[in-house]
Amino acid sequence: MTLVVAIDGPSGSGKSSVSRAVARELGLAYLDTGAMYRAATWWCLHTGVALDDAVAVAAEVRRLPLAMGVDPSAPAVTVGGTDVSAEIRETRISEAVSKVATNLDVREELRLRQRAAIDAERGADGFAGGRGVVAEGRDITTVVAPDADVRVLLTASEEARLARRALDVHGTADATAVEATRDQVLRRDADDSTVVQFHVAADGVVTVDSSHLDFEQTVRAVLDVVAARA
Ligand SMILES: Nc1ncnc2c1ncn2[C@@H]1O[C@H](COP(=O)(O)OP(=O)(O)OP(=O)(O)O)[C@@H](O)[C@H]1O
Ligand SMILES: Nc1ccn([C@H]2C[C@H](O)[C@@H](COP(=O)(O)O)O2)c(=O)n1
Repeated sequence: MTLVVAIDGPSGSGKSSVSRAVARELGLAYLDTGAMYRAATWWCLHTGVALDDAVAVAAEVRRLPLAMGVDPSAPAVTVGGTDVSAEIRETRISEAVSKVATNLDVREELRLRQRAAIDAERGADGFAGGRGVVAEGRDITTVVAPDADVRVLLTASEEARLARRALDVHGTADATAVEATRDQVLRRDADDSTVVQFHVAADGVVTVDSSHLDFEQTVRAVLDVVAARA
C-alpha cells in the first residue's frame, strides 16, 4: 500500500529539509510545492512578464514547461530542460515569489499539477503503481491533499525560524544576519497568509513544534506521527 504524507508550515520551519529526510527514511518520493511556485516565478522573470499583471502572469504559468524531480536525495527542478534548482533559491526569487504565489489563477494551475504529481506517486487510477510520496508546502494538508494518510503542520517560533534562515543565507545567526533575513521569512509569510492558512493546524492535522528540537529530533518526531497514523 502506498502512503501520502502532507506537511505544511511557515518559512524556516524546516518543511523542506525534514520532508526530504522523512521521504528518504521511508523510501518515498518527495514533492516540494514551494519549488513549483519558485520555478513559476523564475519563468515569469525569464519571460519578462510584469508580475503586477495578474492575467498575463497566470497565462505564462499555464505555459510553464516544468518538470519536478521527486528523488528526495536530488530533487532537480527543470524548466524547458534547464536545471533551475539552484537559481530558484536566489534572493531575487525569494523576494518576488509571493507576488506569483498570491495570484489565485496561478494557484489553481499549480494545484492541478501538484495533485497529478501526488496521484502519480500514489498509483491512483490511471497512473502506474507508485511508491508513495511526502508532499510539502503551505496548503497541502488543507487544499491539495486533504485526504493524505498523514497530515502534519510543522511549526517553530519566529526566533528559531529567523535564526535558521540567517544561518543558511549568511552563515551566522548574529543580530545583523537575523535582521537581514526578516523580509525573506516574516514579510513573505505575511503576504502568503493572505491566500493560504498555514499557522494553525486544520482538523485532523498533527502539529509538530520544532522550536526546541534539533534537526534529527524533528525528523524523528514526524516519523513517529507517521508510524502512529499510517
Ligand atoms: N529542527 C531544526 N533545528 C535546527 N535547524 C533546522 C531544523 N529543521 C530545519 N533546520 C534547518 O533550518 C533551515 C531551514 O529549513 P528548510 O529550508 O527546510 O525550511 P522551510 O520550512 O522549507 O523554509 P522555506 O519555506 O523558507 O523554504 C535549514 O538549514 C535546515 O537544515
Ligand atoms: N503549497 C505552497 C507552497 C509554497 N507556497 C509559496 C509560499 C512561498 O512564498 C513560496 C516558496 O515556498 P518555499 O520554497 O519558501 O517553501 O511559495 C504556497 O503558496 N503554497
